[in-house]
Amino acid sequence: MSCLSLRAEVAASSLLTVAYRNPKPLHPFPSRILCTRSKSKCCSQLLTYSSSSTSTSASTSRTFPLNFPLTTSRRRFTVSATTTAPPQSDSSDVSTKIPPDNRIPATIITGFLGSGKTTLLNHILTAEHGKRIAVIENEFGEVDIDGSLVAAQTAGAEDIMMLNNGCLCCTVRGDLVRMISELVARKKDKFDHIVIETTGLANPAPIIQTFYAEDNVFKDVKLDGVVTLVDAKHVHRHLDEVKPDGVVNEAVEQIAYADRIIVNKTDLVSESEIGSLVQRIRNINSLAHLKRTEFGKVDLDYVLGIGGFDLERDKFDFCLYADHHAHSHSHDPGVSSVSIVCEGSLDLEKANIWLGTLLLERSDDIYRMKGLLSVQGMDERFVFQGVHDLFQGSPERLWRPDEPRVNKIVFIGKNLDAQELEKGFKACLL
Ligand SMILES: Nc1nc2c(ncn2[C@@H]2O[C@H](COP(=O)(O)OP(=O)(O)OP(=O)(O)O)[C@@H](O)[C@H]2O)c(=O)[nH]1
Repeated sequence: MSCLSLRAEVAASSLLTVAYRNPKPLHPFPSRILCTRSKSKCCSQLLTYSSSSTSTSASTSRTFPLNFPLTTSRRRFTVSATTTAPPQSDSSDVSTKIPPDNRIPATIITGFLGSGKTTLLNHILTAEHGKRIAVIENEFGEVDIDGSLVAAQTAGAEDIMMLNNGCLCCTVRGDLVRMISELVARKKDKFDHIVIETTGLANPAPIIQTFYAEDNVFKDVKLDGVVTLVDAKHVHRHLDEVKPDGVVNEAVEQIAYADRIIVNKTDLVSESEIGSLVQRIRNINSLAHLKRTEFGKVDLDYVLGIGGFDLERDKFDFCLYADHHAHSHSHDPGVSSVSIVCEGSLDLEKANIWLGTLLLERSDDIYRMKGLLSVQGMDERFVFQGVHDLFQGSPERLWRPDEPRVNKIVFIGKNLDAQELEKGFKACLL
């Protein structure tokens, strides 16, 4: 078996490392809330390990935060291959190293107020898909209007739970954790998928991080993807809204964190308006798939079972919807995508230092990243993805003999300097 070991050598200035299949569950560091990371320079949090837990059905690589003193640490992106690689075959059909993840998938449906989240949810719940879905609805206020709308229309939901006393991304995050834990404890065998509808004003980041930071959630539930509804008629005014310093523009954030974007209400705008909106969305997020719809009518496999956070082979989804040069030209409150595509192989040590330093200095601003790398001396493609300072990486399938070794990375975040990122990355090439 080929394997990579990922170790966080905290004391010894090593940081970013990648593990694969540790025979024991690893819990050397306490899991912590990640999104509220202090800006203080005394400590930072990071990274990831992989484990094959014997105590749960989950057998998966885990993104994991670490604490380490900044003053004595540098981060390193270390991949050490103890390889007794599988017999090389010229076919690409080499077994994936990442074990299947059998945890219950959860989908976050987000989008600004009135964009069509409940309409999509009803579409999901009333469609024929054979899945048993548990729904968690988050609404402001005491009256669960959306909840009754959904409940009235559907026989498809196993369970609809309401979170009415605040917004998931802030005050009721603890409730979300409790709710998911309860759902799993009481009804694990009664549903196959959890769908969470956020309020229209939610920032998805803390909700995403809940799935990694909370052990009670992480062990049974995995984040499948973030689906963002965009109101084709009204979204520009929300995207344009200038917020006070330090306050996020939720409409922009919801697009930035999406794995799937649904440009909804296309019946209310012209073709050219849709075209320019799509361009604007692409500038914010060049990673997400995008579809145009009326009344949220999409195929269900577009929104469920998408593996947006998976590194597993056949699920790792890495399409670029931007041209292949580093650029960043979004006008939306400093949030944009930068894509880097270039041939060659990376010096691991340099890449490690570059990426580690970048995350150390800029992880607050780097919302999402995904990459597929060609590393010198490694026969497999190395894939990774991250959300702020959470980072998860693993070797994937073998490079095919006739396949150009092309590196691809996309960053989505705030105030990204495309030229600087490209320069830094290219300096790691041999
Ligand atoms: N014309 C038009 N109306 C739509 C479309 N999709 C949804 N609507 C309507 O838009 C309104 C808002 O839709 P919802 O699904 O409730 O939107 P939401 O995002 O859940 O709204 P909040 O929960 O308030 O954030 C409803 O009256 C829907 O019927 C569409 O594609 N075209």
